[in-house]
Amino acid sequence: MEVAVTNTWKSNFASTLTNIPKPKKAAVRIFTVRCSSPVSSDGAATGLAERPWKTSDARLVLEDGSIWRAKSFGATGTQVGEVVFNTSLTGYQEILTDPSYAGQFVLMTNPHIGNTGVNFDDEESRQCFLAGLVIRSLSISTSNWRCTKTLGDYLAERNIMGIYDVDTRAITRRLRQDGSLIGVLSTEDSKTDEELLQMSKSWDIVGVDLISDVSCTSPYEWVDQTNPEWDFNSEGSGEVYHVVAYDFGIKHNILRRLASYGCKITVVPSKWPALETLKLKPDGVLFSNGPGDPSAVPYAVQTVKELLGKVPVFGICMGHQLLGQALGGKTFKMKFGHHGGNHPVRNVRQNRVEISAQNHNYAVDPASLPEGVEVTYINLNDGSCAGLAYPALNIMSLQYHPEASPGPHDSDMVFGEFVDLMKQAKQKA
Ligand SMILES: NC(=O)CC[C@H](N)C(=O)O
Repeated sequence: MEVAVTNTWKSNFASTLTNIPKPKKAAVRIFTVRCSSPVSSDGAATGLAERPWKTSDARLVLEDGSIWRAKSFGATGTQVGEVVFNTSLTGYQEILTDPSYAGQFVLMTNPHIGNTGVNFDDEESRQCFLAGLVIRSLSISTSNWRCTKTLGDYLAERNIMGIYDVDTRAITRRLRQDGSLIGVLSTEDSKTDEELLQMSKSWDIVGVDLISDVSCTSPYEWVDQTNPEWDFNSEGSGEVYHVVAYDFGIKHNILRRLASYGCKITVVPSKWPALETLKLKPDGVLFSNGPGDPSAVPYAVQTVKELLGKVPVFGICMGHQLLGQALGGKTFKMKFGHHGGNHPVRNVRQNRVEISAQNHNYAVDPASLPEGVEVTYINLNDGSCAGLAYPALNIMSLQYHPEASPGPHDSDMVFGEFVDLMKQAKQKA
């Protein structure tokens, strides 16, 4: 089979690379011509000048047969995953440590990444679960008062592959047109393009339980609140409400926000039985975000079902999708999902627009939900369901990330609404 080769080099980015001479204008022109020619891989047939540096040492091979040559940083090896693009301008460390990205390559559409390095405070989980990072330009300098390490060193230590000097705009346009694609990232010369293509074609993210790999294995208490210096919203309710949080791949900032709103939190693993949760006598249960296909985790849907109506519940992202299924609704895979910190949503109850942080490839089909379930938020980019409520059973959920990290804080007050839901249910009991 014929494999298309995509040249990703753009001469005007040469100045952002380390330890290489800036090409002269004439050399760039020749190089561009040479690279667009399918004639030769070593340049001999064209008779054109050799480049004085190596232009690529990694390949991203997509299932559609396109090959994207790039430079590697972080770990080396070969890795398969689904490629999604994220439109956030900042917050790459939070994105790297969001467990919902397990099984995915995150392509950042913002072209300049790595300039603030990484720090101790911006971790959203205990490790990086994503398949790899795809960026246009890796910052050659790292500067921030909180910085403890460069992005490259951080990824290498965590065994995560990254590539740069790749045309992220072209890949994004392809994903927008054709939908999310499976890809294989490799730094191994011994693997042929055809082998990598076959790998990408024989792997799928649909139907795979990715939650089991990212969830904690035993329950624990969470106490950390948002650093008061950065907290802007929570007043606390005066009373302490006990929340059991199901860890399907939970982001730390969900826990910090709940703690800042005055909750005592017990985090439990994804397979923690509903009965054991009820024994803890919680005032509320949170179903967290998490990676992959909600239809691949029927055990989690069953747990949600067993808790509905017994205790107020709040679902975030994967938790929202599991709630949708537990209520009898259907979830479906979107074309390329929503990943970024700039998604407008309409808060239907308050009739206002909030800018939200999103990261999901699946969505709940609101038409499949039973009577009495309200759509509380709508994504204004595509009209998809961004939040649900079922007041009769004290259920609320959001398809997106009110805890931000990274992203805007417009929807932060939903943590207060969850506290109110617990308060009202307690008063009625
Ligand atoms: N952030 C999340 O919880 C993601 C939910 C789910 N994995 C999806 O992609 O739709």
